[in-house]
Amino acid sequence: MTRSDAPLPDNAIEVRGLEKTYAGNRKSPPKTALHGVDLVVPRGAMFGLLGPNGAGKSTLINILAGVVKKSGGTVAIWGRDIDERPRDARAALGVVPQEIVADVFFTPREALEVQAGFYGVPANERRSDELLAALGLSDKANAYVRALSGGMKRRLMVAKALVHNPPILILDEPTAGVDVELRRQLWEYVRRINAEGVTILLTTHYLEEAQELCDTIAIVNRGRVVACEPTAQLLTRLDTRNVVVTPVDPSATAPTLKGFEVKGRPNGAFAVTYRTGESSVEQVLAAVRKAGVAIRDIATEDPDLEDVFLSLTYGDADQPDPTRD
Ligand SMILES: Nc1ncnc2c1ncn2[C@@H]1O[C@H](COP(=O)(O)OP(=O)(O)OP(=O)(O)O)[C@@H](O)[C@H]1O
Repeated sequence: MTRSDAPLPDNAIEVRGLEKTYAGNRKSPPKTALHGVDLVVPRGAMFGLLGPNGAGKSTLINILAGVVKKSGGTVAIWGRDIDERPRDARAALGVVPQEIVADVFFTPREALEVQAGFYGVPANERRSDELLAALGLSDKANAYVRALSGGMKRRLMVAKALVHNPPILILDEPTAGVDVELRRQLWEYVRRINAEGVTILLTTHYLEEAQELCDTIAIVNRGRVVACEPTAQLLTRLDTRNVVVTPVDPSATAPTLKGFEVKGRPNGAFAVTYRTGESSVEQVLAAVRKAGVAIRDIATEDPDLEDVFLSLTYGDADQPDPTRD
C-alpha cells in the first residue's frame, strides 16, 4: 500500500534490459522469451501492451506480478525494485490474470473479504460492497461463484485485484470471451478508475479496443519492444492510405494493379493501398480504370492500429504469423 506522505513516482513501472530464458528440458531446448526489454509506464497512463501470440507479453506481466523469475535486467514497480523490495513492489499492483480463476466455495462478497484479509487490509478499510456495486455484481454478492456467468467471474476478478487499493492495475486479456455489453461496462469502469489516478497496463488482442482506450501503446514482437509511443503518434507511422473501390460489377475479381497492393473485400469492393508520398488517389483511380474496372463508388481510409501492428510485427500483412498455434 502507498504511504500518503511518500512522493509519487514519475513512472508507475520501469523495466530495464529485462531478459527471460525459460530453462529447457529433455524434450525442448531453452527458450528466450524476452531479449533485453526496456519499458516505461508513466504514472497515470492507460498503457496498452500489444503483440502477437508468443511475443512475450505474459512473461513480462508474470515477472511484474512476481510469479516468473527474470533472468536479467531490473524492474521497479511504483519506484520499488522487485529484487530489493519484492513485497512492497507487489503490493502496488493489482493483477487480473488471463485465465478465470473461480473460488467455487465462496460467494463474491466472501471472495473479496478473503482477498482483503490476504493483503492485510483492516476491516474498516475494506470496500467489498463498493467494488461489487462498481462492477455491477451487487445482486450476486451472496450467490455461489460457480453460478456466475463468465463475464461476471471476470468482473469479480477485477474487483479482487483492487481490494488493496493498488495504484497500478494490470489486466491481461480481460475481455477474451466477454460479450460486447460486458466489455463496454468493464472498460467504462477501467476508464473511471484511470481518471481517478490508477495507472492501467493492459494486454488485449482487440486492436480496436486498444486504439480507442489506450493513451500509449507498446508493441512487443519476439521478445523485443518494436514500438512504444503515444497512440496518436503510432497511428501516423504508416505513410499509406487505402482507396476502397466498389465496382459496377461486384462479382468481378479484384484487378492486379502494378505498383499498388490490392485486397478484395467480402462485399465485392476492393481496397487499393498507396504510399502518400509516392502516389495519389488520382493515380490509383487511373490505374483502376486502365485495368478495365467501371467504378460505382470510392472511399478513402486512413491506416488503423491493425495496419501499424501488422507492419511492425511482420512487415507484410499477408504473411502468416509463425508463432500462432
Ligand atoms: N513456462 C514456459 N516454458 C518454456 N517456454 C515458455 C514458457 N512460457 C512461455 N514460454 C515461451 O516464451 C515465449 C513467450 O511466451 P508468452 O506467453 O510470454 O507470450 P505472449 O505474448 O503472452 O503470448 P499470448 O498472447 O499467446 O499469451 C513463447 O515462445 C512461449 O512458448
